[in-house]
Amino acid sequence: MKIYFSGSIRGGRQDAQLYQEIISHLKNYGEVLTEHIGQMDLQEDAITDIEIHNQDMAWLIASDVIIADVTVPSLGVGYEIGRGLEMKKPIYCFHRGEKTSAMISGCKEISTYKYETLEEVKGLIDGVFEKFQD
Ligand SMILES: O=c1[nH]c(=O)n([C@H]2C[C@H](O)[C@@H](COP(=O)(O)O)O2)cc1CO
Repeated sequence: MKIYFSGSIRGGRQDAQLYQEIISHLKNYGEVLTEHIGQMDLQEDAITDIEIHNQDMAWLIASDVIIADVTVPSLGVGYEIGRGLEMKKPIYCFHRGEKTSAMISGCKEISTYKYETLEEVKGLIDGVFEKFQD
C-alpha cells in the first residue's frame, strides 16, 4: 500500500511534530511516499518549486490512498486533495477544531474526520485501514 500523506508546509509548520507521529503510525499500513512532510528540519531550498510540484504529482499518481491533515490551512494540501479527487483516489482528511473548509467536509467523495488528540487520530486511521484490508 502506497500512502500519500499531505500536510501543511508553507501554510505553517506548527503541526510538523504531529505529522511526524501520524506518518510513523501510517507506516504500520504501508509505504509513506511523503515522509519529508514530518521532518522538523525540512530544507526546501535544495530543489526548485517545479521539481517539488512534479515529484509530488508523481507520488500522488503512484499512491493508493491519500491521507491529509487539514487542520492548518494550506494551498498545497487543498491542491493535492483536488488533484487526487480528479484521479479518483480514496481521500481521508483529518482535522482538529470545530470546522474545516466546506470544500473538504462538504465533498461527498472525501471522508472527513474530526479529532482532538494524537491517540484519537491514530484510532481513526486504524479504522480507515481496517476497511482497506476487508
Ligand atoms: O517544499 C514543499 N514540499 C512539498 O512536498 N509540498 C507539498 C506537500 C504538502 O502536502 C503540501 C504543502 O503545501 P503548502 O506548502 O502550500 O503548505 O505541498 C510543498 C512544499 C512547499 O510548498
